[in-house]
Amino acid sequence: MNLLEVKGLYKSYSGFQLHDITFSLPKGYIMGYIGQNGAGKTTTINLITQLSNADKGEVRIDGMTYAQNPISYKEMIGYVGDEFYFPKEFKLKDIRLIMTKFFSTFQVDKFNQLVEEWKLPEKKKIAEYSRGMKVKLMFASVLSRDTKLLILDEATNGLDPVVRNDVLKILQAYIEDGEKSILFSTHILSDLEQIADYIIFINEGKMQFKASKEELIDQYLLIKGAENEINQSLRSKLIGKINGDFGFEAIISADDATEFGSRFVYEKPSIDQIVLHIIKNGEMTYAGN
Ligand SMILES: Nc1ncnc2c1ncn2[C@@H]1O[C@H](COP(=O)(O)OP(=O)(O)OP(=O)(O)O)[C@@H](O)[C@H]1O
Repeated sequence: MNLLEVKGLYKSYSGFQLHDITFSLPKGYIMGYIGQNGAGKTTTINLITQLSNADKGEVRIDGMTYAQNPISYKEMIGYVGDEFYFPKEFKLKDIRLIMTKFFSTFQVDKFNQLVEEWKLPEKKKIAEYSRGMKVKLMFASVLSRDTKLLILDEATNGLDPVVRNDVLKILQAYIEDGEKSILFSTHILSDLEQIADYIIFINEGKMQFKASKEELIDQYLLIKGAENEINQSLRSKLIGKINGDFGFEAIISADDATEFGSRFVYEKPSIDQIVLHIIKNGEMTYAGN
């Protein structure tokens, strides 16, 4: 059963078009939404959260469109971005008030429990919080509501490894009951390596690939070797070749490994390496297409 269904989304700005974004995210799973700066990630997220209207296309959360029931639709979404959205002069008591006023499902007990667990200071103004504290506060406020879809837009930016790890644990706990899902846009691909089930890669407003993380990693091999060992036929199979002092590095489709033979060194690539070489290739070759 899909929690999020995105069908044929289009949005045009001067000099940019988001083109036919279509995907679905099943309940209980985490999807990484990745792409270079300006690829259209935030634009897609804004269309899902209804911060802006699509030119064309449809979004359903748990089967419901925004038009069917705007309040229920918004209640289902928890959003954490890289910018803090509460006023900086607020203290925790003000956030309790505003959340209670705006969200019918806000549970103050749950909020207090998270705030205590994460040692967020009661008396300090938000302006005096560290970046990690602010991120945890945003998570505390969304996790205290009865949401079904958590949308993260660069939410783990600028966090130290310990806090980032805490946040990743929070995300894993969020989907544990198999009823909720997470759409996670980030440039920190090692985070996705750790927790994402599916990856979507967009470039210049168009989807380049969608695949499960395992599919993606199984599909490719990282290959290293000496330049003079590659003939014309092998060269055409290298994706995003990078030359270094000690030879070249690229990725290849795992199916091509036997043709390359034992003169080369092979490694299992990380998501980061796959994306880097695909981008380097320019033509966005994806073995799954
Ligand atoms: N409100 C807007 N008005 C005009 N152009 C916009 C607007 N919002 C986004 N754009 C343009 O849409 C394109 C995609 O922007 P978007 O913020 O979706 O990229 P992104 O993938 O989230 O990038 P980043 O990784 O840098 O955050 C950019 O060219 C941007 O200038």
